[in-house]
Amino acid sequence: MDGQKVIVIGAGISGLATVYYVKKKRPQARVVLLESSGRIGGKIKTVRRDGFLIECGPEGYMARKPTLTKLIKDLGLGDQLVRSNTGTYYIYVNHRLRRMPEGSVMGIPTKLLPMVTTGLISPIGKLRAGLDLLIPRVYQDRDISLAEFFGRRLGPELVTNMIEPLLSGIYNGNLSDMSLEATLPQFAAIEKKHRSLILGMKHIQPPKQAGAPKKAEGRFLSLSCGLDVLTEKLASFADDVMLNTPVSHVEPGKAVLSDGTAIEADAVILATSPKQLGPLLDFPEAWGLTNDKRTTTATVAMGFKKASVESLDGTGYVVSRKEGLNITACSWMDRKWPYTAPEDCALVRTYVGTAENAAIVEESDEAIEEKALTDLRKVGKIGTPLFSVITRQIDNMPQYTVNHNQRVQAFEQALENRKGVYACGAMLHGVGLPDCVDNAMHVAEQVGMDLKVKEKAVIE
Ligand SMILES: Cc1cc2nc3c(=O)[nH]c(=O)nc-3n(C[C@H](O)[C@H](O)[C@H](O)COP(=O)(O)OP(=O)(O)OC[C@H]3O[C@@H](n4cnc5c(N)ncnc54)[C@H](O)[C@@H]3O)c2cc1C
Ligand SMILES: CC1=C(CCC(=O)O)c2cc3nc(cc4[nH]c(cc5[nH]c(cc1n2)c(C)c5CCC(=O)O)c(CCC(=O)O)c4C)C(CCC(=O)O)=C3C
Repeated sequence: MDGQKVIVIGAGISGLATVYYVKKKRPQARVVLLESSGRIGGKIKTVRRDGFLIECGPEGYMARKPTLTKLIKDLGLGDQLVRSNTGTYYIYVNHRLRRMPEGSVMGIPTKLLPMVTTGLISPIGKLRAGLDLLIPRVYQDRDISLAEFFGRRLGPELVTNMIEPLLSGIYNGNLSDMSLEATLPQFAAIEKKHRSLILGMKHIQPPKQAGAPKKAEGRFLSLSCGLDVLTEKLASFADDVMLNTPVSHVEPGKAVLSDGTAIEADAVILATSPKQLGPLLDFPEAWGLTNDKRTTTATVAMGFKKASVESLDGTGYVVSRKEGLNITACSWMDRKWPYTAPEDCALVRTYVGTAENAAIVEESDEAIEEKALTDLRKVGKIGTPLFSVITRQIDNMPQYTVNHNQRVQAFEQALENRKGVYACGAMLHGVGLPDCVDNAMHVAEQVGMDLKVKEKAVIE
């Protein structure tokens, strides 16, 4: 009998996917999942209430990244997969909502014509963006911030009005801190090849699928049964799930719990939140990742009677920082995902908390709701909510600052010297759910191979 044992620390999508893939590779191994909180899912959290289905963390994932879709199908949940309703969204800038120009990828315009006609930036801003055709390469194989890269290529107005509002939301930080190489390497590559972004842009336009419908299609996929069905299903592959079990230290061959108990294992996989790597592993390269910046944010989901909410064609809007609002963005969830609200109701999800404005997240639910509503009403008509569900991520959102990839590489090299200890998670190779699953699969494969070698060594 195979007595091998694997410990996975952290029951977010990264840890859960690792459990699944390790079990798939080594069905005989005993996999134990340790989670500090009282629930499975990490940032994925689904609340069902009064006929609403409320995603409190991620609401879905990018359809063009295939691994998670394959995982969902393998788990038998393929019939629950749904595509978001429409691709358009808006930017709130200069006190009004304007449609994001068609053909933008990650908030960055990739088509010239919609850019020339957009009201989002002034004629001078457009001329400045056109200088991109002339100026030499900015990226010189040395990581720089997104603000420097896009600012120098396309000018400050385009950055403030178009690029920053979406990217600072997706990657939880300031463009002046954020790493070009870790967040948008494809744009560095375009510049390297074509020098001008505008000239190179046609190469990054989303590929047109043959026979694809003309109608705007959403870029996201989700599960109509709620994302927690995925996390619960993944957790069921563990031989043992221990909730309310914080790990305080990891060494080759064991995990030490906060009460001092040591659990021995052939492999220990860390899939925790970003701030835990340093304390758990306690070597300089792990602290290097832990000491990087993190943000504090919250989602505020509110149910309404449909008649009391005005929403345009599209999925929601992001807010330019210069508007000085507390909310950073807003999603019309029932527009995007019709199953999330009863027929006569609307589900609106707004976001608060930035690198500069973390304090709001620490306020009471009532205060956050009031401030959020005040801002929402500056943008559009909105009535009195039936309820609100506020979910905080305190100091828990990883930021990829300049030289992130170098820190990750140093960390992973150092980890190789700690036999039987592995790490994966959103703080390493991408924050999107499919990125987390890719990383988990990769680590599980390594674990599977190492366990096989170890088993052979024992037999011989
Ligand atoms: C509001 C919001 C919206 C988002 N939107 C999207 C989106 O639309 N699309 C997308 O792809 N991604 C989105 N994301 C990002 C995505 O949700 C996360 O990057 C991803 O869920 C992170 O998963 P993880 O498993 O790496 O970490 P986490 O989910 O943070 O899980 C880590 C787990 O480790 C546990 N843990 C920590 N310390 C210990 C310890 N010492 N011992 C034991 N357990 C420990 C934690 O309790 C937690 O359960 C969004 C995130 C948020 C918050
Ligand atoms: C944390 C977070 C917030 C909260 C914001 C905050 O706290 O301020 C948020 C809000 C929003 N995100 C929005 C739109 C988009 N988000 C995208 C993609 C992604 N978001 C992510 C995270 C977040 N998103 C992630 C991890 C990805 C995948 C990246 C990848 O896997 O690489 C993409 C695809 C990009 C492309 O390819 O063009 C779009 C178009 C809109 C607009 C209206 C709407 O649709 O609701 C809003 C309010």
